[in-house]
Amino acid sequence: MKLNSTVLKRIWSYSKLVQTHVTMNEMCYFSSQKNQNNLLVLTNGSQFLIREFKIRFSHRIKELDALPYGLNQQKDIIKVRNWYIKSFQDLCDFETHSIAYKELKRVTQLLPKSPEKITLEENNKYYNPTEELIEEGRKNSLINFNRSLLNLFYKLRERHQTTVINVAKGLLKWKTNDLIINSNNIYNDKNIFLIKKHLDNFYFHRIGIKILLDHHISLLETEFSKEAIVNNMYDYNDEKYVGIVCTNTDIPKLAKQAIENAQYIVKHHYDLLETPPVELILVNNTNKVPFVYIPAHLIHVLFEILKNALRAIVEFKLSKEPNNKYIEFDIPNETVKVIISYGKEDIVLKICDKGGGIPRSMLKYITTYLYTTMPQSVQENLLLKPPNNEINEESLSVNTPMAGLGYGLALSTLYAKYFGGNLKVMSVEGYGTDVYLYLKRH
Ligand SMILES: Nc1ncnc2c1ncn2[C@@H]1O[C@H](COP(=O)(O)OP(=O)(O)OP(=O)(O)O)[C@@H](O)[C@H]1O
Repeated sequence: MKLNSTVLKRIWSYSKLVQTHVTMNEMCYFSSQKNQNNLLVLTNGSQFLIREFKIRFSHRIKELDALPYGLNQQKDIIKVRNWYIKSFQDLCDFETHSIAYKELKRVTQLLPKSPEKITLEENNKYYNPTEELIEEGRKNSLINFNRSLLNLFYKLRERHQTTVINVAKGLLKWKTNDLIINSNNIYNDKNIFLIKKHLDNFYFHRIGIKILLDHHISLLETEFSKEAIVNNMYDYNDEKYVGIVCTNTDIPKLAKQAIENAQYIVKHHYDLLETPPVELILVNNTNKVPFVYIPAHLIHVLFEILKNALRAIVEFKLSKEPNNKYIEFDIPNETVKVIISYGKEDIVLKICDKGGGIPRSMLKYITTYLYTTMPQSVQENLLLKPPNNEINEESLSVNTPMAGLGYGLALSTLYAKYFGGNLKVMSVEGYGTDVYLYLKRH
């Protein structure tokens, strides 16, 4: 990718700016607004995001550049870095060339002349409406601006969709090359944990970008479909969702969905007639305070944990009875338990399996992005799959591969931590594994 020095200078200067933290409450601010203000609130959110994404993309570029031990030179990682540069440029171009944006600036006083000059203080709120009502004439400009930004956001989302698989590819190639070629073996404990630190940081912030992008796309889509729906006299009202956030998350319902997905994948992967059963147990279910969360995150994390638990049980059993697809599961001993406890501070989910556990010496590696017990041939095969089969960490499709990259627990931990929760794994070797998922009440 050819880069001119002006773009690089710009990226460099943006990378010195601090990202603005956006809380779940701020993301839900939109819901408390009266209808006539929606468009204005959204427009302010849109303008905030143009600048915020430029800051965040420039940070990601720097982080990928800083990956150690030659990892930053891997072709697939450079590809991901170049996507961020392209997206940064697209946002700059939108500001400079978009007719809809120029028109918005002309008809409103919402923006200072140069958006580059907005200080952090002026811009530290995701939504900060400055006017009560919008005149009809302005309204069209606001709609056009948001519609063209929505198209740009679709483009950005599509471009970055396969980030995880590409970084994983780079990491796997790096690991394989080092093990085969490099005599001083840089693939050692100290370096593994340094790489984990870099990747945790990169992925953690990528989750933040993805949340803001998906949320804003969802808000804009709702706003535009609402217009269409109102015109058709259709009754639109689903107050439980604000963008991608659910203000009253039904955890058992999501857990059931994750169980079904995980069982389906395991059944097909091992070509079984049945899968180990999963029991859902609710305790302390008296705390009725609604739980605000992003359901897609919860379902994905539970799916990853359950997939591991079911896989462990099946493989533990197959190790004793190889090639037996007619295996029957012993209900008292081989049921995975999902216990949900509604605490005051946290909602805690404990997922217990008797799948033989993980050796103590290996536990420290399970979230390093470099540990999996799937054979290397499976991993390489995964990476060769065509794009429509690619692993998307948010995808819940039954085409999702069984396992192989060693990313499931590492990314799930980051998802849990993103909103103040956590994920911990405890294991009894030769017996089974307990995973604790903590979800912080906000
Ligand atoms: N419940 C469990 N019982 C036994 N081993 C487990 C369990 N959970 C995780 N592991 C071990 O930890 C490894 C890493 O798990 P992780 O979910 O991060 O990646 P993966 O399942 O190998 O691949 P993927 O990235 O596709 O999820 C697994 O390969 C497995 O060896």
